[in-house]
Amino acid sequence: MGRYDLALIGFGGVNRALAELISQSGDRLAGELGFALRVVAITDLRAGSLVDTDGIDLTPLLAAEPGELSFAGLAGGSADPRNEWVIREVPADIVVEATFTNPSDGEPALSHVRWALESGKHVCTTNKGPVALAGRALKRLAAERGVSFEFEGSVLSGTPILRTAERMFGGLEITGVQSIMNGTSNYILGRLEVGIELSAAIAEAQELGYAEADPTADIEGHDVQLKVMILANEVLGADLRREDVFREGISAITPHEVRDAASKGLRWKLVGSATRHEDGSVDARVAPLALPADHPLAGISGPVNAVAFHTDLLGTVTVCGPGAGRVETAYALLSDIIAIHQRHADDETAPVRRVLQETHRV
Ligand SMILES: NC(=O)c1ccc[n+]([C@@H]2O[C@H](COP(=O)([O-])OP(=O)(O)OC[C@H]3O[C@@H](n4cnc5c(N)ncnc54)[C@H](O)[C@@H]3O)[C@@H](O)[C@H]2O)c1
Ligand SMILES: N[C@@H](CCO)C(=O)O
Repeated sequence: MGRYDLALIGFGGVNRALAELISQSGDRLAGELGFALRVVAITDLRAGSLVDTDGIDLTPLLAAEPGELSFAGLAGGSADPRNEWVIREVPADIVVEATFTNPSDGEPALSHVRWALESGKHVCTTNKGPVALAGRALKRLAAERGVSFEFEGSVLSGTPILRTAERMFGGLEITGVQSIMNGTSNYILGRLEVGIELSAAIAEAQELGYAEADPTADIEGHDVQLKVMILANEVLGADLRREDVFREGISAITPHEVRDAASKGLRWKLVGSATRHEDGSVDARVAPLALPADHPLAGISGPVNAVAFHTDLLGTVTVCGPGAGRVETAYALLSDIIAIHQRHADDETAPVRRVLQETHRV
């Protein structure tokens, strides 16, 4: 059986959940998917770096409390993350980038992705920064190097919204999108509706693993701004920059306003939208809206997200599903790895073929 060797960059909620999935369900997945997964390197700002090209034993790492994990002192371990060295030099097939999203310039994740692609490694990431701010250039670089750059989890977590649009909407003209794309703010608005204070609702979203490292990004709409850019660029053929997308978050909405709206049958939602005009230009914005009960997005609650696609032949098609969560987002990474396998399994140099050939020689 073939195998992909992974380098995990960032070992927080999402990449730990992927490691758990591999550790607990790797055999079942290998039987189903036809390839095995092995982690050969991990780097993290707090834990350091760990490399074992024969495969890292994940069990003791996953047993440790996340805040207490340190790779220093382990064989192949160091207190220093050594990101560039690990990404460029360790012989991994796929680099899995899940450090924090930086909405300003995408760093350091943008460099991580670039280093990996330059080194001829496939990349999958849940990090919105590199995709929104440099997606075109990174896709070009990936194509030049003959590798894949996959980022399904950057929008709607594990819900396959980008692949659904890319693969299932052939022949349709998509004229615009309206969406709820931030699980944290949607969860918080629901909690305000039932009388929970804003600070307590934010703490709950953090505990549940939905919030960004700095939850301001969720509350003030930066996160949705990046996601609208990704969706508009991928689905509407736009080339938006951050300054092109108007942004307003939910911080000015009071609990009283939320409850008052609910008593009138309205629900406040943080809505990201993009519209393509006849001349091909695309407008995009993020702003809170009080939606009437019959709006397709009004009933979307908690960390669930949804995108309503406006199309010429089908009218509005709404796709909804988890928009945040560690396990849900780890699934997005698995779906990216499957996509890489489907695209490259027949390449002469693909890991799966290589391992099969090596096994055959042995
Ligand atoms: N959690 C979700 O629901 C979710 C959903 C979709 C997308 N995402 C995105 O996925 C990424 C990871 O999310 P998470 O919930 O795991 O975040 P997290 O904050 O739990 O983990 C991020 C990890 O990256 C590490 N890190 C930060 N800077 C680093 C650096 N320079 N080098 C190495 N490691 C570094 C941190 O120490 C931390 O352990 C983020 O970009 C987030 O926006 C998260
Ligand atoms: N913080 C983000 C994670 C998913 O990108 C959210 O709440 O939607």
